[in-house]
Amino acid sequence: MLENAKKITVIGGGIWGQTLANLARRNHLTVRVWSRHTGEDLGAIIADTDVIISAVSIKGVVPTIEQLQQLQLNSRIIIVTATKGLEPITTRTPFHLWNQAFPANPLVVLSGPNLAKEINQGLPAATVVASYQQKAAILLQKLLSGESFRVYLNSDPLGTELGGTLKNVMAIASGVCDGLQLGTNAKSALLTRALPEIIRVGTCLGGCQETFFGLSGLGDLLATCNSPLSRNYQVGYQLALGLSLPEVLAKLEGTAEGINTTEVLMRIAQEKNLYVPITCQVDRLLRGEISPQVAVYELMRRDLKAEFD
Ligand SMILES: NC(=O)C1=CN([C@@H]2O[C@H](COP(=O)(O)OP(=O)(O)OC[C@H]3O[C@@H](n4cnc5c(N)ncnc54)[C@H](OP(=O)(O)O)[C@@H]3O)[C@@H](O)[C@H]2O)C=CC1
Ligand SMILES: O=C(CO)COP(=O)(O)O
Repeated sequence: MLENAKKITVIGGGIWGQTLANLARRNHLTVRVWSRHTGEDLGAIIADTDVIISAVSIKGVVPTIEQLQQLQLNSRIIIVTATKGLEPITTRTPFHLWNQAFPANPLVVLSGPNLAKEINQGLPAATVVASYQQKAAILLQKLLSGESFRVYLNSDPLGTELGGTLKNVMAIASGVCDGLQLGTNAKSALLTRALPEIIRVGTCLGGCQETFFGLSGLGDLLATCNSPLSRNYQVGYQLALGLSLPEVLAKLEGTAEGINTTEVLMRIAQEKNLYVPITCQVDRLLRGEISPQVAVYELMRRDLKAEFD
């Protein structure tokens, strides 16, 4: 099969990069993982590559782009971004940053309810590949789909990316909810109210409303807010147990993007005058300004309103 001849380079040797590499290897593709720590020559690795998958955390996106810019990337190479975060200086999403740096390359966003540890165990999962260049998304769909990994197409890369990014803030709130043992009613209320908050921000930043009801929006919200495997959920959960943020981070394996996303999102919300009550309480909690209990109290005591305002 033609797709099997494709060569893939995964940039980022964290758990998500390794997982995506494993998925491609299961389909007998030639896959190389490049990490800052291996000392390998990135230029040599990408010389004959067909696809670059960036699976670095948000703080790695700009350095990675700058490094690739020095290598004169061939414009036929498809770039896939799998990062879920907002760049702190520009407040832009990875899609914007990659698109600005490599406007001639096909660009695909990969995002969905994808807890890496479950995928590595071979448990069934689904994800979304979204692009304005449909041919590139279709190729990625073929390259990564398998018996236990189902890949859907979408033509809204921004909405797909923002769903995966914004739910990390809600996962922190959800961890608090479970850590404080607030019960099933509270959790249902939180997740249900989280979705319109995500949609308010996500549509303002250019995503399509429909996308947020799909796998990369509601799907990822449910996965991340309900699983102790989520690092963002763990941040909220451990804060609710009384640990300080530095104590939580000292114990955490890997990156919890929601911490940075909350801070960036608050700036965006202030600038664009967006109502983000859950994010606001998560932000105050992460800054150490309030306790988890006060965050809950503040959310409950807000002015009464109509459900669909
Ligand atoms: N884990 C998961 O289940 C999922 C994670 N994601 C997203 O994927 C991204 C990576 O997550 P994950 O692999 O879990 O995170 P990890 O903490 O395991 O790995 C961090 C990754 O970011 C890279 N990185 C960090 N700082 C820099 C830098 N300054 N320059 C270059 N690269 C850097 C690291 O590169 P290096 O290898 O060179 O150290 C490493 O690959 C995040 O945005 C996350 O939200 C998306 C879906 C699922
Ligand atoms: O994005 C994820 C699952 O879809 C991973 O969540 P965490 O980054 O919170 O572990």
